[in-house]
Order: sequence, then structure tokens, then C-alpha cells
Amino acid sequence: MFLEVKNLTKKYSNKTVLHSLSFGVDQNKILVVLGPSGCGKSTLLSCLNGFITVDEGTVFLDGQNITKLYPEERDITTVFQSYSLFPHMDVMQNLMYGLKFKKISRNDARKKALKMLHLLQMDEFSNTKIQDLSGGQQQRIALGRSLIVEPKLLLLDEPFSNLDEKLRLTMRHELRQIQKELNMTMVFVTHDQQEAFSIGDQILVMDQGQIQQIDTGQGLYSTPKNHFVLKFIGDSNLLDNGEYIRPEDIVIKSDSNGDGRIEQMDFQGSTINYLIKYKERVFHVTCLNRIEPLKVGTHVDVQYKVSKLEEK
Ligand SMILES: Nc1ncnc2c1ncn2[C@@H]1O[C@H](COP(=O)(O)OP(=O)(O)OP(=O)(O)O)[C@@H](O)[C@H]1O
Repeated sequence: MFLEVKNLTKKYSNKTVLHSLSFGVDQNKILVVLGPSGCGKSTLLSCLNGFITVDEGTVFLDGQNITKLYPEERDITTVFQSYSLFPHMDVMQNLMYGLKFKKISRNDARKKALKMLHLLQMDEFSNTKIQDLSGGQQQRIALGRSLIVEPKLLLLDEPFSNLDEKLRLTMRHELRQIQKELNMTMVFVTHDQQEAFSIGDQILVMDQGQIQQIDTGQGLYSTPKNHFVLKFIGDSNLLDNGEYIRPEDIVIKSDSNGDGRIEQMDFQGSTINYLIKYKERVFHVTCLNRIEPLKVGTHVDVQYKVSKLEEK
């Protein structure tokens, strides 16, 4: 494993925030750390980049034990939610800043910065002042400034959460393109499961400082290991004994003799969400928008597929 974390524990004045975490990330892959607010995501990143010290455990990067190194001794850069660019410098100066501490000529630094601008699709902004950039453009430059020093590991702490929905989608796509182009290894923190699905090669689901499951997005969705993951990832209709039905696993058809009834209809565009009453219970149902939406009060025939948690 390129990044290997073993039994990492972090306490804040006797309160354990990270409980003996062990996981790894292969080279050139993106691990997404996904969990609710306060579960310890940012603390984990700070343990990796060395901003805080760990109480127990080890961190190996590319075979080197970096657990006790100072941040500047680790070959790791971090992109934050706030862009933390230098407002008095222009785009090129911001990009070239990190290279000042590397032994490369000013000319080579300039070439690298121009190449990075091109990769970020921002060629025409080289001399633009930071305050004249939009939020999305600033975050691109912040990303470029971290990437230009070619760190072994890039950490990203909710980097797109200040951007609007559409830009977030674009940035996710662009990040994956850039990651492939530069062969970067990344740990990306988010509380947004759609973001985790679209970015992560692997997703580490965390709750209260404990790893709940590490898997691909598809793996988490199709085989959640416990109730937390089941409830946190996607929507589901919980039954008894660890059984559940995903909303898309219920098929409804208008049928005046059917024993289901539409209680609510929520039009979403490409999909339609329904609440149906069936056998004295309420179920969430998601259908593709292929037929005319069923009206509240319509009786429906109900077919479904039940899934089961491996652990209860
Ligand atoms: N410097 C600190 N001193 C004491 N407790 C802290 C400190 N920093 C974080 N904590 C606590 O540690 C826990 C984890 O916080 P952390 O910021 O890592 O969570 P998070 O998952 O990143 O949350 P969010 O998504 O809201 O940013 C929380 O209970 C928080 O209150």
C-alpha cells in the first residue's frame, strides 16, 4: 500500500476522536473519507499531514514512516474548503509560490505554472488578480498550487462545498481527469455521498471516529455491512431482522384491485419519488420518469425485492 495507516488513535483531552483506524490507499487512487459532521474527518486529515500529532499508531507513505515528521518534512499538500490563496499576488505568482522552496529555476517554475494553468483550463487568466476570479476559478488555482509541487499525497478537505451545485459537478469531473493525467494519490474528505460516489475509487465510511466500512460506492450500496452504512448511504425501507428494500427495488403499476395506494408524489425530473401505503406500512418508491406520474389516491399493484444485511 502506498499510504498505510495502522491503529491510528487521536484524543482531545481524554476524549477519543479517532479509534484505532487502520486502512490503506494504493498509489494513483482516490480514497474518499465520508461521514457525518463531527465524525473526525478533518482530524484524520490533520493526522496525515502532520498538523496535529497522533496519540497512537503509525502512518507510512511510500514505505517511509512519517508518523513523527513535521508537516514540511512530509511530501503531502492539502486543499481546503476556503481557498487560502494570496490575495496580493496574481494567478501565476500564486501557482509558482510553492516552487520557491524547490530547487528549480524561475524559468522552469514559469513553464510548470503555465502547464498547470493549461491543465486547469485557465490559460487566459495568468495575470488575473485573485479577487477578480470566481469562486470556482479560485478553487481551481488552489488545487493547481497544491498539485504543482507534485506531492506524493494530496489531501482535500471538502474542497468544493462552497461552490454551487453545477460547478461542483464540473469540478468533480475535472478533479478525476487531473488525477488521472498526473497519476496522483489522494484522500478526499466529504459529507456528501454523491460526491463520494463520483470521486472515490474506494470510500471509507466513518462514524464517531470509527471505520464502518471501506468499499467501492457500488459495494457500499449493494452490500452495506451494518445499519449505519445502510441508513447513511442511499435511501431504504427498513424491515425487521436486518432486511430492507431499496426504493428502486419496488415496482408499482396502476391497478384498481392492487393493495397499494399512492400517498404522496414528488416529481424530480428524471425520477419520481412516491410514498405508498402497502399492508399498513409506508414505503419509499423511486421510479424512472417513463410513464405519466401516478396521482395521489391511485391504487397500485406492488412487486419488490428484499435485501438483507450481512451483519445485524
Ligand atoms: N482542537 C480540538 N479540541 C477539542 N476537540 C476537537 C478539536 N478539533 C476537533 N474536535 C472534536 O473532534 C471531533 C471530530 O471533529 P472533526 O472536525 O475532525 O470532524 P469532521 O468530521 O471533520 O466534522 P465537519 O464535517 O463538521 O468538519 C468533534 O467532536 C470535534 O468537536
